[in-house]
Amino acid sequence: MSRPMRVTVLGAGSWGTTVASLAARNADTLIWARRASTVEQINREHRNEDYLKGLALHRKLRATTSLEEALRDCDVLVMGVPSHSFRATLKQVAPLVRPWVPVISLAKGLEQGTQRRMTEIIHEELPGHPAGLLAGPNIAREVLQGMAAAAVVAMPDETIARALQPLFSSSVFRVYINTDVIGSELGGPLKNVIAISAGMGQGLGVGENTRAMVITRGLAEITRLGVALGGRAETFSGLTGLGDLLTTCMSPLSRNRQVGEQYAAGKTTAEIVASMNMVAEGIKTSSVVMELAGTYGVDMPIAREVAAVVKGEHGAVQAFRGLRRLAAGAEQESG
Ligand SMILES: NC(=O)C1=CN([C@@H]2O[C@H](COP(=O)(O)OP(=O)(O)OC[C@H]3O[C@@H](n4cnc5c(N)ncnc54)[C@H](OP(=O)(O)O)[C@@H]3O)[C@@H](O)[C@H]2O)C=CC1
Ligand SMILES: O=C(CO)COP(=O)(O)O
Repeated sequence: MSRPMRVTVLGAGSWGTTVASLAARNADTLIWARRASTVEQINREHRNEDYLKGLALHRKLRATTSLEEALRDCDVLVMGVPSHSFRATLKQVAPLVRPWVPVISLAKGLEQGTQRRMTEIIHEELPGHPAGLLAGPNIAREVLQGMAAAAVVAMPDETIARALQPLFSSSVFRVYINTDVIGSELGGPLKNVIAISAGMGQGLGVGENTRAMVITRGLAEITRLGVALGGRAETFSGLTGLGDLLTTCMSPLSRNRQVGEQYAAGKTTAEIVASMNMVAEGIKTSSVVMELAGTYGVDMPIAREVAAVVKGEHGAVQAFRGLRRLAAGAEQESG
């Protein structure tokens, strides 16, 4: 007798839990969390109060602290842990998951030290598994509340992408597909860095014209680096590029934007990280982005200012002064 499709989500933070709740509408879905209290709350109360306060999860979603149980009958694996614990989690997964299972990353970061994208890490740690991602302008709270949104499943193989599309879709969550994995995967980490700059601007009260400049010139930087790394230019004007950049720079719910506001208030990176119970990937990603920009000879003035603020080399005010000093060339060129 055939059993229903099993989706396993690893990592029960804001986004892992939200995606698991979406998938639970369409498939048998199990989420793995490392804390027993989280698992108990999801199973008994259908909530995850630490990350999604006051919101109800799909009643069919089940949770476990056992990685063995989570992976036993897994048909599709969704990685909801942040980029800094992505490889370590996959190493634990490797002996437990069946060989052909597709792996979908939710993480919007780049690995420190190696500068790898998450799907590259999947290929290294789980060779032979189809690897892709789900990304787009998707603030978790809004998606879980049923506010309409759209995302992209990016896989190199269009047939697999089409097979995965309905697992996450609902009448208010529209899932597109894209075979440009590199371009789709770079939009998220890169927009997180630009969103820190937008947050600094917000905190400093620089005005809407300046914010529009940061977003538009930020997209130019993202596209330049993304294309240099092998992404398709048109992908960066889609949901995973411009779409995600807009939502993250504009929403007060964005953690990366909030980080920028904290810098504007004079806080240091250590103080900001210590005060947060959630991840803001842009903090760590900023230095990785500058390494890549150096290697590929790509000019990224906004990201450079963010990286300098993160490292404590100067403050938010100086970062915006730095941006004002830039010479403006032709719009399609650097700067
Ligand atoms: N939140 C959002 O709106 C969106 C987030 N993303 C991306 O999704 C990824 C996850 O973010 P998000 O869910 O928001 O993060 P949160 O900060 O909300 O939660 C992080 C989760 O990861 C778990 N975790 C961290 N390290 C480990 C580890 N070593 N082993 C097991 N579990 C671990 C945490 O567990 P514990 O609770 O035990 O600490 C927690 O459940 C990020 O890359 C983010 O950029 C993408 C789209 C939207
Ligand atoms: O990626 C996100 C929205 O698409 C979430 O952004 P933050 O991590 O800044 O909250």
